[in-house]
Amino acid sequence: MNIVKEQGVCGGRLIKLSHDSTSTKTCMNVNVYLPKQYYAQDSSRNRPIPTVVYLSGLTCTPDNASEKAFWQFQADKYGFAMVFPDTSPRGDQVANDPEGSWDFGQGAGFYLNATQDPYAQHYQMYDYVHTELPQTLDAHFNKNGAAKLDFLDNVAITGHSMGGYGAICGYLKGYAEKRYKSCSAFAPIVNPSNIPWGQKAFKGYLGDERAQWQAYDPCALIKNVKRVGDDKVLIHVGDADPFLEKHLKPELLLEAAESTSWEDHVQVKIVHGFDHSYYFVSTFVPEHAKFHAKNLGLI
Ligand SMILES: N[C@@H](CCC(=O)N[C@@H](CSC=O)C(=O)NCC(=O)O)C(=O)O
Repeated sequence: MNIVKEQGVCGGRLIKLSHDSTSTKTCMNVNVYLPKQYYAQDSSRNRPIPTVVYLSGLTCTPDNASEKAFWQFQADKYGFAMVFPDTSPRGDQVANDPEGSWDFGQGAGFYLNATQDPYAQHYQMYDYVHTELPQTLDAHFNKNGAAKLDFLDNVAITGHSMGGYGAICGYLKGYAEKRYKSCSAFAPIVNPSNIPWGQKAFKGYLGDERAQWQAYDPCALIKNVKRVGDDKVLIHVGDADPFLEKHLKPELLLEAAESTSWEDHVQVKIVHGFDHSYYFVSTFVPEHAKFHAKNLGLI
């Protein structure tokens, strides 16, 4: 991994990194926030700092949330690190949207492993985000002796819009192996098979066969994943979100959860007067941070 830049922010540092990915076969950018606890000379801390992974939405790079979500204050408050991955492979060799739109292709990888040409060669974002990136970060940050940062075991996941979808999908797909301790989402796409953004993406990346889409659709996954203990998924959506009725439709996840072990364990909070922007995301980051801090054993 190459450190591109280090940026002082709040009580810690934002490390901007790039690395060659074996999953996407491209150079990938990622931002990591190390909280103030990472830099404290406190030898009494007896376990590594847990991580919260934030998956961004359509058109984003690792910088959008790093600059506008204000996670860093919360990371310092509770003592977790943040990982902000990119939203797709990028570069001249990477296939893009033939229509030239922003809702598919570069900046819009949907956090899945594409099976269709010409996307399959580079769009392997599921493997990248959930397996390769955490292992690469562990190898980079923990190479000098005892692990100070936990990218592999004590990890939570969250995200916004397409990234909220990616978080819920990754959480449910990795649930049996306890990949993530908790999951939350801001204005997520919840049923990509049945909304225009998702149908375009799934058709392009996974092909026309709708049966193949089920493996990446939270509304299908939730029916087949058995909840354990008191696990909950926390979701906020603004009632002034311009994408609410056409692309987000959070009620579909509640309907899918009915009569499953997740009934009453998917909490959708519709918040009045908020849109889809980072004004909305940053307003509710403190509530999501507290939710994850509890599940990561920090409070
Ligand atoms: N560029 C588009 C707007 C795209 C947009 O709203 N992207 C959202 C995520 S939408 C779902 O995944 C986003 O997070 N944008 C980045 C930001 O910093 O706000 C247009 O021009 O309309």
